Amino acid sequence: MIKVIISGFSGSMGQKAVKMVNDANDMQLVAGFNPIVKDLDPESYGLDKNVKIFNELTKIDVDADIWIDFSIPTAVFDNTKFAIEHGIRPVIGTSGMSEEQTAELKKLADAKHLGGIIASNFGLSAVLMMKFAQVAAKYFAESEIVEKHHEDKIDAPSGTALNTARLIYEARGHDQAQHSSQDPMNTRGGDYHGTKIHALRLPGFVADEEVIFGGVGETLTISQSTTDRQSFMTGVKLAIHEVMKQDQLVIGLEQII
Ligand SMILES: NC(=O)C1=CN([C@@H]2O[C@H](COP(=O)(O)OP(=O)(O)OC[C@H]3O[C@@H](n4cnc5c(N)ncnc54)[C@H](OP(=O)(O)O)[C@@H]3O)[C@@H](O)[C@H]2O)C=CC1
Ligand SMILES: O=C(O)C1=N[C@H](C(=O)O)C[C@H](O)C1
Repeated sequence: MIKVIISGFSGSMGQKAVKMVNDANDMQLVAGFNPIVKDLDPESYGLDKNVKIFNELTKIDVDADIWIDFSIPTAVFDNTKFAIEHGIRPVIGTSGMSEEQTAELKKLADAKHLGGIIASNFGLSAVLMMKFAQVAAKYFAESEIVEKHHEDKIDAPSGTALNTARLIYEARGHDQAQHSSQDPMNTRGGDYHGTKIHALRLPGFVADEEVIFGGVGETLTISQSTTDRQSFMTGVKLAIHEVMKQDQLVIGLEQII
């Protein structure tokens, strides 16, 4: 049995993860972590009576193999560091970590030969979109990203948009050329090594992204649309099985599928 802790178990993604683990015949949910809500009714969150709930990292005393994290951008670094330091393999979906934080966690896990993953997106359509964008980046010198999310998303740009921009930059091996513009209202978006990122937050969306490549007389648009958060669970399950075999921290589901 793979023993699992879920950080952020009461949130939208945390609840999907609770169900996925409960339904898996080779996994056991041993604990949930949430420092905000105290005295919650475990049953109403799909937790079996044997599942322990912790409100403080330092109080966590259960034996576990996997730390699933769908919490908040300001907490994910400390949560992941805790998991690695305690030999619990991290499967991290929470967005908002800086490249420096990710690199520090990778160094820590790799030094302990501990498997784990930080994935900006566990959805197949998004992972394939990123792979296709990497290929297109070799042929098109210029691109921009438009990401669209629900109105409750805390961070911008999305982890997926940032990871897409990083993969494009790596594929090209240099910054994208800039065009000068007069833009007193800052309408040209954020910038990652020359790739502009535009973030929309509106009711009606779950998570969508378009990567638009422009060349002389033609454009190429690679787009994906997430309509149900359940779509992320196939990737989470696959990642759990994969990191049990790994001895390092993998950055991106696109590295293992
Ligand atoms: N990689 C991927 O494929 C995906 C990643 N995500 C990312 O996952 C994260 C969570 O998304 P979502 O479920 O929609 O958000 P929610 O706001 O629904 O859930 C976040 C949960 O984290 C809890 N929480 C708050 N502080 C902490 C903490 N310090 N440690 C642990 N838990 C905490 C919140 O508790 P409370 O409600 O009590 O405040 C809440 O239950 C986001 O960063 C999002 O971008 C989302 C979808 C897919
Ligand atoms: O907050 C979300 O909803 C999502 N967050 C992730 C991100 O920041 O890319 C993954 C997906 O886009 C959904």
